Amino acid sequence: MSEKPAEQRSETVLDELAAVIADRQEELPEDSYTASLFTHEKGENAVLEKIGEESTEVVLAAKDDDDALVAESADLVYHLLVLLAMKDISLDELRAELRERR
Ligand SMILES: N=c1c2ncn([C@@H]3O[C@H](COP(=O)(O)OP(=O)(O)OP(=O)(O)O)[C@@H](O)[C@H]3O)c2ncn1[C@@H]1O[C@H](COP(=O)(O)O)[C@@H](O)[C@H]1O
Repeated sequence: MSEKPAEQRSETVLDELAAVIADRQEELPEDSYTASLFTHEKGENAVLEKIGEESTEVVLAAKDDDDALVAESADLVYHLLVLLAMKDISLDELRAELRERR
């Protein structure tokens, strides 16, 4: 059985996204939405509020729109990765937690 190409493996895209988020956190480019979350006047509450909003959007989409559910889930995962970066928690720590539950 052949392995999926790298760009189709979910762990790879999550690692790549986490790496981009880490770059934005370090470099804080002015035109970056991600950077704006790290520098927001509300502090971490900005991303916490987004996680609350995106969670609600996931729940609503789950009721009747699978395409929207995928899109809203991606928004939620992205904002969760930003929060983990803010807290200096790596994707490996999340993976370890999930593995422990198997
Ligand atoms: N995955 C994402 C991603 N998902 C969602 N979002 C942003 O999250 C926001 C979601 O907010 P909403 O759904 O409420 O939509 P909105 O009304 O436009 O947002 P607000 O005005 O309420 O902030 C939008 O601005 C989206 O653009 C993301 N922004 C960035 N990324 C990734 O981060 C990388 C770096 O992006 P920049 O930081 O913009 O360079 C990108 O290449 C992407 O891979």
